[in-house]
Amino acid sequence: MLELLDSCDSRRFRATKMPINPSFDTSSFMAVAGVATASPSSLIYTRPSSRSGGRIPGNARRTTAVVMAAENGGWRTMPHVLTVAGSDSGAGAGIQADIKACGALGAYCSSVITAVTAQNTVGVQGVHSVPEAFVAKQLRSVLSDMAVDVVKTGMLPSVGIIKVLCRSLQEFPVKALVVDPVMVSTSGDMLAGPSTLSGYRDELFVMADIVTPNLKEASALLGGMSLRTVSDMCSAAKSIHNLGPRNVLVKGGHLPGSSEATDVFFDGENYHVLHGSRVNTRNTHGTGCTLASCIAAELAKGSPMLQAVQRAKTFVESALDYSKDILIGNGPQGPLDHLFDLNTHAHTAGARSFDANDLFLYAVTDSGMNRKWGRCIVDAVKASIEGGATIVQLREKEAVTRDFIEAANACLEICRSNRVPLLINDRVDVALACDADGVHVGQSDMPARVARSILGPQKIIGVSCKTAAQAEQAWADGADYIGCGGVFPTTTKANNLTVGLDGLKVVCLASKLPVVAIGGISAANAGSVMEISVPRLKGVAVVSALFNRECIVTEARRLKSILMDSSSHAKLSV
Ligand SMILES: Cc1ncc(COP(=O)(O)OP(=O)(O)O)c(N)n1
Ligand SMILES: Cc1nc(C(=O)O)sc1CCOP(=O)(O)O
Ligand SMILES: [Mg+2]
Repeated sequence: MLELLDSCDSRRFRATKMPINPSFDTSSFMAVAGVATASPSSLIYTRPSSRSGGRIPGNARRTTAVVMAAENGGWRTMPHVLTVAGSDSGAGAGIQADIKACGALGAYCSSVITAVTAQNTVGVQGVHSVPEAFVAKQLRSVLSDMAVDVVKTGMLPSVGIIKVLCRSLQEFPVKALVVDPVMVSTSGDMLAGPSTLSGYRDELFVMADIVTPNLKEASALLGGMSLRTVSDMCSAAKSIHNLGPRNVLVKGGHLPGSSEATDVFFDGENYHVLHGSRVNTRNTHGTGCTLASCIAAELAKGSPMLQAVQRAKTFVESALDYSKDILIGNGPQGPLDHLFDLNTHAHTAGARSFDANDLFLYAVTDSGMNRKWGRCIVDAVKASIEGGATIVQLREKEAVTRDFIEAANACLEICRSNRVPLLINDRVDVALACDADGVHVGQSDMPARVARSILGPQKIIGVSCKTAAQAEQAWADGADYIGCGGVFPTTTKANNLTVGLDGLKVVCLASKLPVVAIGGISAANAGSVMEISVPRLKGVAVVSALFNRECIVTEARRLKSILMDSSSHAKLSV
């Protein structure tokens, strides 16, 4: 039964569901999910009375709210973040930033509003707190109905509201709690009274998985401690960690004299100093809310904490960068561009997020070999895909930029129509120019962290690694996979160090990212590679075994069948 609300049309709830396929039959979806149309502009929400036709699997609570109907009558759930924060009428920060940031990273974001602010690019003109009882009511509405993965907090204007939130979280536990201890807006206006400090310190921090203060907030939480250096930030992170949260991120965006955006992450044992570029833009309003929301979205998607923080930092850097030429409002601080990825067509047809299983048979082209066999690159790529290649990398060491882009555009057409991702070796500029699916970079190429900030979160980034330390760095830099080699000696890449099957094993065991093996791999030894049977090893990358052969299709088929046989023997974790 629906609970009546105090002062509004309480019986009308809009259902938070949508078909993902434009051709999906909305009326049958609503019937299955228990939604009846009341009027053209509103829906009366009722719970589904039965799992009609077995089409609503799993937890009925989840099916009613955040589950979306997928093609073929199936269902998919979405990572779900609940933001408990204030509304920003200018939409740069607060609830509005949180919803945009989570949406951009593929998480559903529900919202409990703690305060309504009158705010713009000049500053905060007024704050109207929502009564505690009504915050409690909103929390119950969301948490009792929807399967929330992560709660993220922003502006909590009173200690009473903090207590209400803690009680709700005790009643409805979630997987993770991200606390952004918002006290002062970017314009310098106070957003929470001094009593909230004790609320954070005594009630909320002990429940938090991560707390993300900026320098001013960290200082306020620690009784005015002066924070001027990275070493001060480490001490602050430790002191805040002593207040109860499992992890602390002290954001040094405003560190005096720093030309970088350096943050300190402390997990109770280790400090990680996270470097980022400082983006020169007026549009920084909402940076803190966005960062915390991105961390929450990544946690909801299943990322481990430090990786969530790294990805969030990368996203914020890109959003700041893309905002540089945007003019909204007349004040000193405009909003960042959360939706840059939509605007830069990263979601246009063919763009895709990374699937580690695509590394299974990885074809890497070579212009010298194509010349030798009298083939153009497009025919070579086409043949490798026909034979079963699951991902293609254009490794054109000699091509001039213009020819490289032209070849990449032609190969992209083939790859897109076969749903095979196409990556570019070394050249981030070429990848950008043709909107390829990503890049592969080595230890002396552009650092993956920089490539990620240029390409954004959706593109695939692979990094060559020969050691466990390089694999760790690739992960921290936001890469998607690593290429490990040379597994065997090769003549394709000059002066390449051979790490052997043992070296491959060490890297795979240390890596948090999926791994593709490379170097001297052919039909004669591919089986022995897959049979080392270590987690994370997802496939082999080959150059000469495909492109230095008379028939690429035949060789690709042969390799694929060997890989399939050996990986089923080795029971690869997929
Ligand atoms: C899948 C894959 N793994 C490793 C490499 C090698 O990259 P790098 O070390 O940058 O060397 P070059 O290929 O640029 O010579 C790769 N290309 N692909
Ligand atoms: C491009 C490349 N990278 C390597 C690495 O060890 O990182 S080995 C290599 C060449 C692989 O060519 P082939 O399959 O012909 O041996
Ligand atoms: Mg390279």
